[in-house]
Amino acid sequence: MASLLLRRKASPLGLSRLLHGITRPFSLHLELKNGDVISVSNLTRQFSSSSPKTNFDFTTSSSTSNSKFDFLDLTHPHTWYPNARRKRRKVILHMGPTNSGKTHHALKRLESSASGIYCAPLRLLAWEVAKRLNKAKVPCNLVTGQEKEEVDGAKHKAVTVEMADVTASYDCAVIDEIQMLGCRTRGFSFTRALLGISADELHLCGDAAAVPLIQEMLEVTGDHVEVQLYERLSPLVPLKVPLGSFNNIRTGDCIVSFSRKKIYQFKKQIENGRKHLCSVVYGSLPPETRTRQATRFNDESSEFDVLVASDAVGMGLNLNISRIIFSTMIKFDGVEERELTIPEIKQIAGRAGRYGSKFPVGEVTCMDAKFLPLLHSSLNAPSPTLERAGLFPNFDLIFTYSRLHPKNGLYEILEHFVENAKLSANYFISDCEEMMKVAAVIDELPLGLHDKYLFCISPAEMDDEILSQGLTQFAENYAKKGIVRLREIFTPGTLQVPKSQAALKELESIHKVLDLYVWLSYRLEDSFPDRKLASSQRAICSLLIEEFLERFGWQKPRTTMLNLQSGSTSLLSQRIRQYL
Ligand SMILES: Nc1ncnc2c1ncn2[C@@H]1O[C@H](COP(=O)(O)OP(=O)(O)OP(=O)(O)O)[C@@H](O)[C@H]1O
Ligand SMILES: [Mg+2]
Repeated sequence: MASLLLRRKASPLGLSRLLHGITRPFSLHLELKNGDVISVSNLTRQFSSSSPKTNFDFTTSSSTSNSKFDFLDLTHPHTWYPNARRKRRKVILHMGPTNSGKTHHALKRLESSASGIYCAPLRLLAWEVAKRLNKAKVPCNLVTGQEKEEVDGAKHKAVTVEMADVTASYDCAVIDEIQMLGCRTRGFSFTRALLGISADELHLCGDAAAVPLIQEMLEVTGDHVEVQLYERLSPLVPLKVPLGSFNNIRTGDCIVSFSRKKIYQFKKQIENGRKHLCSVVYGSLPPETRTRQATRFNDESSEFDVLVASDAVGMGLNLNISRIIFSTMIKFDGVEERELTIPEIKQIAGRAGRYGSKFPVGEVTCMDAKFLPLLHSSLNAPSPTLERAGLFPNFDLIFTYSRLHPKNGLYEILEHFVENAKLSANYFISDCEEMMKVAAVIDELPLGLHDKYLFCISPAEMDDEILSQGLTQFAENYAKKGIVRLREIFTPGTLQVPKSQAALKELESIHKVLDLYVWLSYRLEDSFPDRKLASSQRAICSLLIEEFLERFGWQKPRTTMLNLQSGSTSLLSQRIRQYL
């Protein structure tokens, strides 16, 4: 590996995109088993690199101070958010299929409000909405885990749902793709936003399958709930015949595959026919690369008129797709090979024929006839009702619990919560397996609980060996010296256009390591001082990845070692110079 100087192999671990609001100083309002509320107030934490120093001031609102707290009792999550509970919120559910104008209507309301927040499931959507509001002359900040762009006079912000602020108060708030409440790993962030955002009006956009659950969750909050149902704005036609062969591909088609290898194989096969060029979109591509690939596909004057994509295409990008073609209906979901679910099929298929695009009617089919029955039956079936929403204890609960069990590491604390938390019927405890994989590594280091927790909720995919090593080294250097210089593990100027699929994958991982550095720099500013360098190198990574994508196909990829000092005049070098 050219540019990451990694010292040792870390254990194979997985993805974590979990985030809770962390407030300091903070107060807790804990409900005792007997129903009394205990206020634990004026708690302050002074964070140092080694251990959090904490002052407690426990005060009880009744004479029951001898009662034993049950920190594992998560049956009243709505009480965790006193700001939101001070309001009787007007909650409007915009529910319907894809491409029915749900987000559009919610955003119209947001634009006309004096202050507001838009919560997106993905960075791409947060970017798009910030752009839309600013264009409409509504100054709007952008806040995601990895970027903060402030606009003068902004009273609005577009955020990724994990960054939703539950301490501020807004006139209007929007949570998009609210059915993600049911997501095994990220559902709890949607629950937190739903229960915790303090807004006069709260707009929820998503699949109607989430309506009964949301109504039940909000019964205890006293909010006023109303439901608006939407119909698709343009028709979606399931075809009776499969595509059969790539010879039948035409402009505006999007081939869906769930394997990265297949995506590149299909791109090559289609481009070898000499009629079409393909843009590609899949999850591990940098988000800015995904956006640029989508823009090129949408651009009528571009030669790239076909899209080859994974299910990353199902959400967050505005695409001019005429026809969706499922290359398969089987997907490996990290645990097993399984058929796509009804909501997944609908979400992906629904991307064809976007309202207002050049294709007023969407079509959908499969590569192989054997999948047509599943496609047709799924599109006709209602999505199964969502039964439960994700929930996870926030840092304050974990922290307070840890004071009672000082010998336990974060791994043991998390494990204990997962195994013993008490939940009401509408909730499930979020899958924190990936967080625990990080905790297993981080617990070995002399770090305070808050620092450990931060590493655990960082965007680390511990199954990605390079990223897992990057995270481990950042944490080790931070524990040892309290300051992490990027150059200790990364040599700027050594990045190059990948020669092979393997090199491309490696560059994608390096991009994620740099992204992780930027993420940490927003939370531990003094200890990760090289944000600017990390951001510019990250931008170079995505440009090099795009260069690979341009060359891949019927042109054989050439290799260019970027010599940025020698005054190379290539277009790529010129674009890269912008970041230096
Ligand atoms: N009333 C309208 N006037 C103009 N454009 C509209 C209107 N309603 C929707 N659109 C446009 O149609 C497209 C689809 O709308 P929108 O994104 O709101 O759908 P959605 O139901 O949120 O879809 P998804 O479930 O895929 O997120 C968008 O490009 C949007 O700007
Ligand atoms: Mg939408």
